Amino acid sequence: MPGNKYNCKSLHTQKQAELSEFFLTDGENLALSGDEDCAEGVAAARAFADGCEWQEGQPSKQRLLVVANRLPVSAVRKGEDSWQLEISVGGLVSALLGVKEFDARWIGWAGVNVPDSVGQKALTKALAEKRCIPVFLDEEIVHQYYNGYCNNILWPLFHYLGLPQEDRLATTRSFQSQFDAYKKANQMFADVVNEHYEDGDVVWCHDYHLMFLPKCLKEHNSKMKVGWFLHTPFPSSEIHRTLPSLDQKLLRSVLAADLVGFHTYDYARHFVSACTRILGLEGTPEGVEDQGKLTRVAAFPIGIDSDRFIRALELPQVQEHMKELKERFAGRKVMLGVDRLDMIKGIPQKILAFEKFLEENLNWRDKVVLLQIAVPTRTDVPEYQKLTSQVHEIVGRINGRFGTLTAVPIHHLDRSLDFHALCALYAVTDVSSCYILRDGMNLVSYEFVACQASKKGVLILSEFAGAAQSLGAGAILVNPWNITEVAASIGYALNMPADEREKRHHHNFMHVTTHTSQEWAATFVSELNDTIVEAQLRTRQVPPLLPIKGSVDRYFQSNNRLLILGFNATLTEPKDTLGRRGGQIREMELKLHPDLKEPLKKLCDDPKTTIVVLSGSGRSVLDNNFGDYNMWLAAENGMFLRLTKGEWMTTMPENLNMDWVESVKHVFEYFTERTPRSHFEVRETSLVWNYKYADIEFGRLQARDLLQHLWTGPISNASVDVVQGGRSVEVRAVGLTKGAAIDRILGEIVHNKGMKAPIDYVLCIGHFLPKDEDLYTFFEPELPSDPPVPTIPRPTSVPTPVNPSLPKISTGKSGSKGSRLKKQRSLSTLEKRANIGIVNAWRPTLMRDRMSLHEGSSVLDLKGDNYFSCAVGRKRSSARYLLKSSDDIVTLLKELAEGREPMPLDSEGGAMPLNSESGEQSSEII
Ligand SMILES: O=P(O)(O)OC[C@H]1O[C@H](O[C@H]2O[C@H](CO)[C@@H](O)[C@H](O)[C@H]2O)[C@H](O)[C@@H](O)[C@@H]1O
Ligand SMILES: O=c1ccn([C@@H]2O[C@H](COP(=O)(O)OP(=O)(O)O)[C@@H](O)[C@H]2O)c(=O)[nH]1
Repeated sequence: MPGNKYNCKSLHTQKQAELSEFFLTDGENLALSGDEDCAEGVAAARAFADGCEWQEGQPSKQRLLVVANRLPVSAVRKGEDSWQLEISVGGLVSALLGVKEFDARWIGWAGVNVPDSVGQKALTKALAEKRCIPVFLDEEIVHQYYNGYCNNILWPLFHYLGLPQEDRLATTRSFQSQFDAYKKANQMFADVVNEHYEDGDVVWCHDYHLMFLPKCLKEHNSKMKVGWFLHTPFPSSEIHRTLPSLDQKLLRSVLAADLVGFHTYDYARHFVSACTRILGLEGTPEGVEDQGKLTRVAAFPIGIDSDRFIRALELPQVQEHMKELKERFAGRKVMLGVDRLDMIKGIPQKILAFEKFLEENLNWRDKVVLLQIAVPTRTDVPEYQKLTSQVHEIVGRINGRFGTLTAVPIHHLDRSLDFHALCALYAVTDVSSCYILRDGMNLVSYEFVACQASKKGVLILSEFAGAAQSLGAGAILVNPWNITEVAASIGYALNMPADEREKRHHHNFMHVTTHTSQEWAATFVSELNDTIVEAQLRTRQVPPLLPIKGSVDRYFQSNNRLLILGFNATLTEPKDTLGRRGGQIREMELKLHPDLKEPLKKLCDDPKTTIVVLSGSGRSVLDNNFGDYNMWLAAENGMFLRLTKGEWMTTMPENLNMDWVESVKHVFEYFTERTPRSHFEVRETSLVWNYKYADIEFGRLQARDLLQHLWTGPISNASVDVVQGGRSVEVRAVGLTKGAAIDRILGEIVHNKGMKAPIDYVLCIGHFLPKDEDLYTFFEPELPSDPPVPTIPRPTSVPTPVNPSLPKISTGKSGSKGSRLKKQRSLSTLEKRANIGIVNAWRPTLMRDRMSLHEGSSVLDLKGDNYFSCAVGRKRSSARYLLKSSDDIVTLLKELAEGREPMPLDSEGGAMPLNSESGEQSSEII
């Protein structure tokens, strides 16, 4: 059976005894044997199972479903329906055995293939008594998912060892087939979780084996509280992106979790950075945001159950063992390595460094011994098999070279030790050698420290182990690749004076005994609970999704509709479809979404519909994309207006002060030169520095710096607004917002069309900068007491330098037409309620004091509900509704263009209320 060979064959009677206690009394199913005198080890090993006893009479413990690839026990079949359970070994199991605060169940693979239902039933029953629930994976899945995708692809990649060459995987083991098996296995885990999940449970998924699990779980039940913790390093995004084209899916799946945890801040930072750089999402100090959904990301450094080790040292059998070891190695200093026989543990490098030390220090040759416990692991993976032979060869060579008839310098064991033997070994060690190439944390270094209260030995620790962040000050940190440096460190450690050893040990001991595995688990789960509460609060502030059906129905019930559409990220293709090489030049030009061409054409030709594309883009961009349609184009945030049949005219206030342009341009030039793939646009009324194609993190830093330059220099006294976008900085003349412009645009449209009937439907969609969201609120009725909406400031005395030749929109006698439009729109309390989504039929009396068209009727008659403002791809907005992406706009405009029959009116002649199924009141995060 392929699977873990970590400990099964090498368990001692002591471990068996722990298990017989741990797994209580099922004589039928369990075939265990062991000593009676191992109370200490037993107490520790039963920690996980203890949950059920604690439950009696204590109903308040939260249920915790721990989901990990491996159960804390591996099963060995003893008969058709009889199983022996052996405790699994590894950092993850060790740490989670310390989790006692919860009513916990563990879901995972028992490390064995059980094809028959009799065997499955018996094993399920045996495991159930230990609060373990099996996921049955067949041999082929284990081969492709565990040996293949997990241990041959993700494991080396996450530890910076690179990907294997795909042709070495053979045809049946391509990346794709292994990835498919990985997904399938994750779904199998999800199915078992779903089956056992109860409302309120916390589901804690562990490690790189289960990166798909959060998504599978949330798809099944979005209310499930899901946390995911990675026990390995998370590599730099540059490494992560080499995962062939599948990486985005993995990252996205993990992001479905509510809380994502790592051992160190560096790993968390790498993860956020991968999400920002590869997925283009927004990284914040809290985590990663994707359209309003925040996935909390944080560091939760794991610990050990230190008391368990400290107590074990007092046990007579451990003392006895220590005595034997001391006698055995009397007169020699003991160096110790305890590792799974894994490439990441750097065992060959460790042994070579020891060889170099012996080479250079003749006097130490018979005075020091290296004990290396190399626990066999993942023995079905060829790379691990190769490593075993390589290590044997080096050990043999060095022992041959430096050994004598009575002693060898290296004692190498291909097996695991039981807990008490391990504690004794840790306690008699002088120098612990943890020069791992990469390790998520490395609990062995913690365990060594816990057992060194009297000896105060030295820890040599790789700077690439997560533990270096916590034990770095007390340990001697080394680069394991630098064999010369490691050899020198061995000498330094062996010769270290007692007072220095004491100081260093004290520092580490304090850390290990205060940052325990119990505390780690409790912190993670409590953070997960808090995250859910915060997410619920945040959700309430997010506008609901646009009720498509309702908005379409009302469109067809209306006779004079106005559609105001943004361009960038509204009518263009969604950026996700550009893939992660989104920085390429060909994508720099904004292009109308191809699927929108037809519906847009139909809508433009509908005499009852007026369409305005209102964009920050310049005139030529709008000309190129919309020149063939019959619509209004409003370029540069509405500063220029054109009916596509006519000429451009400007809505700009006269004598606009643009003195600041040249000096702002200099600053933009400076930063463009120094920020690869950034660029800037000089528009007629604004300047935009854009870094959306630049390295996102560098771009953000540069933007911050650029703003400082601007504020302290060119714009310190200028009448400008600085508008920060997601990846841009725009400087524009003060007050030139889309909301201010629409006032005048609308006036022009009404005038141009000679409109007789009021506009009775407005759909306004855009991915606007916060400053331009005043467009959404423009159409919201105001309370009489509300302050007036800011309008363009009076033109200054300096004449505007731009396009003096363009025709001006006439502003009429008593101010602009727009100002007059605004004036008549006062709001009753009832209308205000309509703004927050309360269905509101038409009330003619409330429209009485609105501005008149030529014959005295109102320009806007939206009946309270016939106004749909939608922010695209935003999480928070002053729009009434949200849309996820321009794909949704395709759906919406297609429906509008189809031209179906209007929905019937209600008995009073008003529009029917919006459908509740439409999501109008729902606060679902998109
Ligand atoms: O289950 P296996 O394939 O036999 O491997 C054993 C475990 O190895 C890895 O352990 C990691 O977790 C430790 C605790 O957080 C950490 O200290 C260590 O640095 C990691 O390598 C693996 O992540 C586990 O899933 C395996 O069970
Ligand atoms: O003979 C052995 C060797 C190791 N371990 C345990 O295996 C774990 C190894 O965890 P670590 O974080 O150092 O590395 P991992 O193996 O998880 O990568 C530690 O808790 C050790 O006590 C064990 O029980 N018996």
